[in-house]
Amino acid sequence: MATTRTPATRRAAIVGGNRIPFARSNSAYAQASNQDMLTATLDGLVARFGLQGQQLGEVVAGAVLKHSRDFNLTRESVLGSRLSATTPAYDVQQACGTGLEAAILVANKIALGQIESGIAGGVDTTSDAPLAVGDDLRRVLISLNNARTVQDRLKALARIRPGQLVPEIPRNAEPRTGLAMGDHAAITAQEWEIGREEQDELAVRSHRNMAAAYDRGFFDDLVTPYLGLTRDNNLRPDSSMEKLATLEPVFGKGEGATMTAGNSTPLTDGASAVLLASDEWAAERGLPVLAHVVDAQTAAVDYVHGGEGLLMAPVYAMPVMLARNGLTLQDFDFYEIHEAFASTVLATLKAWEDPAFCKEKLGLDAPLGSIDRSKLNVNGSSLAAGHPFAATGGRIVAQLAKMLHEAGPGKRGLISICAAGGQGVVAILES
Ligand SMILES: CC(=O)SCCNC(=O)CCNC(=O)[C@H](O)C(C)(C)COP(=O)(O)OP(=O)(O)OC[C@H]1O[C@@H](n2cnc3c(N)ncnc32)[C@H](O)[C@@H]1OP(=O)(O)O
Repeated sequence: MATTRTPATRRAAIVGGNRIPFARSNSAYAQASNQDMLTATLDGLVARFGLQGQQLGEVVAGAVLKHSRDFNLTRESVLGSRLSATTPAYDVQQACGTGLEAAILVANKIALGQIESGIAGGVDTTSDAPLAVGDDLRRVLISLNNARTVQDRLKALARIRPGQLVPEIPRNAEPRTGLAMGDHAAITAQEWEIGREEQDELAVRSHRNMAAAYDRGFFDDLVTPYLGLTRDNNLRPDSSMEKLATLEPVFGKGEGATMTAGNSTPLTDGASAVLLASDEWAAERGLPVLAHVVDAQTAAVDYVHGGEGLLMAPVYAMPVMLARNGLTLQDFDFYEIHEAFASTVLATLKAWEDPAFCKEKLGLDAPLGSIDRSKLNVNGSSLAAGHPFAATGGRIVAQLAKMLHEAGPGKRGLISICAAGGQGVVAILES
């Protein structure tokens, strides 16, 4: 009898990334669909790495907000792109962790030898958000569609009530609590006593770092112009503490409310994609290897019953991944912590520094400790770029891989992304 294969593992290589400039909701991409943006982003990657007509192992991407017509948005985007139509493709969705989760999935398949190459990505638009009708009207419309006789049609139409005609607009809120993610983050900010000034400082730094990175050409091979944009239109190089101090709180309640439009991510449209491969596949095509995917970990918290803050799951994922790799939180050259809200980044860092929290909640003998803040989000993050939910992971993976490559061999970077639903994804990349 033939023996089955026990796969050896290898590290997946990150060849490079591409994204379109991110656009604030209802601005430059108001008329673009998720499929338009993801297809353009894939084609940018095709152009950058000479993938015209090529069949890749898989393309894995997703969107948090999807129209029902986009039941396999990724496959449709591949069919619309210049990749070979024989490239398998499918959607994944892990809220704001989608792009990173897609990269982990592709990387793991490469690591196991199941595929040699693949693209991971994500896209989202809040400008073209799917509107739904309520359950009652939907049932009427389905029976109307199925009606065979004029009588049946009239019967179905007679069941329609004016109140049913109001569409259901997707809310940026947690279904189980009804609270906006910003309001959840505000509760955590108050629990961890995160001040307004430190949040604003983080926001100003993000804008300045990203603007400087654009100016020195860092994004030239990461961002492809699209629909008239060459840079993220949320980016404010002139961001200042003085201006941010004038903004009124938009999340949280009362005197302690500190979260404003300036230290929160805006609703954003955009797409990103990352090309991953085995070292051999890249070498055969003369393509670069910027970094490798080392490991990843997810976690979830019970924010529904008050067990933990909605966006604090990465705090729990981190020690598990560090322990598995024999690393400490300080063993990294770069930290990419998704800036959903400035307060979330600061609460995350504070939790890792807190001896009581690390002992009681994470079961650690000693706290994970502080990081060198000069290594945090050095080329800007979501507060500056904006945050098209599912596209943020791909932005971060491509950005970090390039930073590691520029820094030279043997450098290590950490990614931490909080996600709706009380989930989080963390990952390690190495050059
Ligand atoms: C896991 C996760 O990632 S969770 C995160 C998921 N994402 C979210 O929840 C999105 C959260 N964001 C939002 O809901 C919205 O963007 C809000 C509520 C924060 C703000 O919405 P809006 O009020 O429409 O913001 P808007 O863009 O108009 O900004 C308000 C003001 O702040 C100003 N502003 C915003 N950012 C800055 C800045 N960096 N510097 C200076 N001014 C700024 C704007 O210019 C505007 O001023 P104006 O009224 O004088 O024009």
